[in-house]
Amino acid sequence: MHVPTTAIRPQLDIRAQAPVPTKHGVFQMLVFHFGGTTSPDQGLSPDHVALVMGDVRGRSDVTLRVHSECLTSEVFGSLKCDCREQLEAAQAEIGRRGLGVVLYLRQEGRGIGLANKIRAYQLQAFGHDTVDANRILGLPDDARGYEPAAAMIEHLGIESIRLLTNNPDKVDALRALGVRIASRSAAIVPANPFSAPYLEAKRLRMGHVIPSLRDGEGAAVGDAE
Ligand SMILES: Nc1nc2c(ncn2[C@@H]2O[C@H](COP(=O)(O)OP(=O)(O)OP(=O)(O)O)[C@@H](O)[C@H]2O)c(=O)[nH]1
Ligand SMILES: [Zn+2]
Repeated sequence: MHVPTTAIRPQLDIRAQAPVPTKHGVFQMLVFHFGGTTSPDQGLSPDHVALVMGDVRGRSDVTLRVHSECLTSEVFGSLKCDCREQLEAAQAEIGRRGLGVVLYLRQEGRGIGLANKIRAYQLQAFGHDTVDANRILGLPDDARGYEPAAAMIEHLGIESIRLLTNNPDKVDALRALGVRIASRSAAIVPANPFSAPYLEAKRLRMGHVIPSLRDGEGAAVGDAE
């Protein structure tokens, strides 16, 4: 079926939408095109996705995850990071509540793109951490922008969100774009031997609110603020 393109604001278009059944329930999947952005390794702006469960329009405290693409873990099951399990936990929680949103942003490698992320992995294999590997490549620690997320939240008519994240910079960036964040809830994934250095670097070098490995690991998702 052809879905007409709907202009929402100057830069944002919905390209298509359909229900997608998952093991956590049926989500409405909306594909957005956001015309104003480019990523470092792609000339084109990729489409972003909103996975929506329930009637979120006009609602406050909507459980919402702003998730950044991670091909290595989400498709190939890489154990180097926590992305896949965070996504899974967010979908599971939304499924239990029957209401919530995952915004899936096509910002692979914190916005540096897949090839650069794999170059960074090569450096990490020689002992550099996630931040230093980016810097050796002459790339920013974090190249993401959250304008598409803010625009999608506005389009969905959500009043305020309960954001699932451990990243205070993500909270600040979304607030600066006008998103009302009623609360933040942790999205903690237990470490494994391959992800431990990555999680520790996020805690120590990027200010993420995650437990020190010496404190033992937390469970899945819990209220933080
Ligand atoms: N540059 C770089 N990106 C990585 C690396 N490992 C994972 N990523 C990307 O990091 C992004 C996820 O960011 P994270 O820093 O894990 O977490 P976050 O989204 O800032 O914070 P949370 O909301 O708490 O998950 C995804 O786009 C991954 O592809 C790495 O070693 N280097
Ligand atoms: Zn990842």
